[in-house]
Formats: sequence, C-alpha cells, structure tokens
Amino acid sequence: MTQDEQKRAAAEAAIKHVPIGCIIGVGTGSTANYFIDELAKIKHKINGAVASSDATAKRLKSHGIEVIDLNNVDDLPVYVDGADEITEHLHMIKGGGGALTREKIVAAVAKKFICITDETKLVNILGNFPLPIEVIPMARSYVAREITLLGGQPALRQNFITDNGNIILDVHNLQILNPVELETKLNQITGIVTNGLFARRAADILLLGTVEGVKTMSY
Ligand SMILES: O=C[C@H](O)[C@H](O)[C@H](O)COP(=O)(O)O
Repeated sequence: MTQDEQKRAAAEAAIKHVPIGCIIGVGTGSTANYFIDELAKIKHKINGAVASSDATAKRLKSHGIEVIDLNNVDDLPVYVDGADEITEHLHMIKGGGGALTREKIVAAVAKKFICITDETKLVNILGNFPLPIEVIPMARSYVAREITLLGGQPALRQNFITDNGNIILDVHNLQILNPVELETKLNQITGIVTNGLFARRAADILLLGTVEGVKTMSY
C-alpha cells in the first residue's frame, strides 16, 4: 500500500469506532479528510460533527454533514484525527496543518481519541517533525527566546495565520524524551496559546495503516 492508501485504510477502519446516533469530533488534515469522506457514507447514522478547523467544517458541510458548535455539545464519545508523529505510548506531535488549538480543545472534550495515520508517523522519539506552537502575534519574539532557552530552534511559519488569528512557530532540533514534561513547561510560557504536543491528552487508540494492513495499537 502507498502512503495515501495507508491513510485511507486507517480512515476506513475508524468508521467501526463511530457510535450510532452520536455527534462525532473530527480532526484536520489529509488523513482526517479521508475519514470525512468515509463518514459521509454513514451520515444518516450520526447526529452531526464538531469540526476542529474551518477547513474541516467546510468539507463536512460539502458532504451534507451538519456541523455543530462545541458549546452546544454535552457528550462527544469519539474524536478522530491524524498526527504528524506518534509513539507507541500514543503521545503525538500535531499541528502540521496549523489546527492544533481547536484540535486540542475538541480532543479534551472527547471521551476517546482515535488517531489514524500511515506507518511513517510512528516514531520512537518525538521531535524529528518540528513542533508547532501557536503564539499570540505580539509575543512572538519573547516566546522564541524562551523556546531557545529550552534548547529548541523556533522558525516562524511563513505566510500563515491560524483560524484563531495567531502565528505558528515551528520548533526544530528537539529530542523530546519526556513529552508530558515539555508540554507542561510550554503551557507555562505566557503568549503561547497551544503547543502541538498531545501527551497529557494522548490518543486512546492508534489505527496505523501499514503495507500489511491496518494495525490497532493502544497503551
Ligand atoms: O494541524 C493539523 C493536524 O494536527 C493534522 O492532524 C496533522 O498535521 C496530520 O496531518 P496529515 O493527516 O495531513 O498528515
């Protein structure tokens, strides 16, 4: 299977985890897009979806799936999303598409986080993929200095503004041996809206597309 076929296979496998008659949390990115396309086939069996980005909301609507404001949702049994990197502990780096803040909010509400990826995303140590950090624009230089003190090399993502009107710093050269600790430290830097480490709220299940088929991993 090619990388795209692996993504699509993981997305198809996620449909089995979608409970009937519920609202579903939906992530952002190329793998999540495959999931949206699969979700459209069973749209009459769900009660709508919460979107983690404007792009996802648009794609859901284009398939005739009702998009529901998270504030009007009491119960979100499942959130399905991709990742840029994931470990066997199901800690992730997310935000390659810049949607990390809304993704983290929807994931926080959801009872179960189902991650869907191709096999290139599975790593032993997080950090080869630059860690995305959403920052309030006026705090850019301060946050960059603080990140440098933590050993990272921040680079401003060019020509990019998030759905929330903020900038993204992509942090290179991190070898993230303790993702929970780094996520906590980054959460304490004033001016950072969200960092792309999903370790305190890791995935519950990984559906990993591989050349041999989809593997299910949990921790
Ligand atoms: O902001 C984007 C999200 O965190 C995506 O889930 C992540 O970048 C993975 O995207 P893709 O499925 O396109 O590799």
